[in-house]
Amino acid sequence: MSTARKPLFAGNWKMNLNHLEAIALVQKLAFSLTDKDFDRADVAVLPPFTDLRSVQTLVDGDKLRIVYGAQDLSVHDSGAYTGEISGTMLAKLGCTYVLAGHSERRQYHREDDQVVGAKVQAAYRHSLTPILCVGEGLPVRQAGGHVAYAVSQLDAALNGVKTEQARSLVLAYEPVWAIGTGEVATPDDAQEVCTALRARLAELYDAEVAAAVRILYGGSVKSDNIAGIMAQPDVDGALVGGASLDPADFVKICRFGEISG
Ligand SMILES: O=C[C@H](O)COP(=O)(O)O
Repeated sequence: MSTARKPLFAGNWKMNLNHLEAIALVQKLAFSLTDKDFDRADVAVLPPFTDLRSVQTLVDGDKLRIVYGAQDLSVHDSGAYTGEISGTMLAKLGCTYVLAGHSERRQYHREDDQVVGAKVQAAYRHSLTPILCVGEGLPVRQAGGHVAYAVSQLDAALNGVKTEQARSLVLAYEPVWAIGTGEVATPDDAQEVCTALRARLAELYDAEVAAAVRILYGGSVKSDNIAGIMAQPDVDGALVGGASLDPADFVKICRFGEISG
């Protein structure tokens, strides 16, 4: 973690929790997290689409410092696209963030780099901050091609993204072999790729963008492994799946693994 960038912990709930369960979880987070915690790190939840209005009502009504976002968006802004959700709608629901390029979307919905790039553009069109996910599968890691692979995904997704847009970008390095497996990357593994991604940002844009962009790590993050990951200079937080459904563990993660706030 660098003191120049405020850490961000984003809980990707994936396809879990209905809107009533969402209210309960956000209330538990709000009850536990203090102003000191929020001064130290940004905390976001990424619920299923069906929960967003309920989360918005709670966050706005109780003036919570928790922010939220969506797990996906359409490349289109409106029209005959059955089942899709546009960035316009997400912005109206008060979303701050939206994921683009999550490996589960790339795998199950065949989202290639061109689609991911179009979703990044759609996010910016609607003043949403994209959390761009990159990361290799196990065969690529075993062959030693993981850094080049993540950088190539970054290059493809940022094609056409302007400097002033890139400044607000969030990246998430999520090695696919670590997602949902309990096989968390070592802090050195995370640092190796995150520093390479930051160096590429400096080449694509400039040193200011590279210094500003927050790069998260995701893949089996838990409260007992976050401290070592956050000790890495180019890791600025975490994109948390399973552990974000456990409010007590997610609170500990937001505190970098410390027990008390
Ligand atoms: O978006 C979150 C990542 O897919 C990590 O999920 P996980 O923490 O359950 O491994």
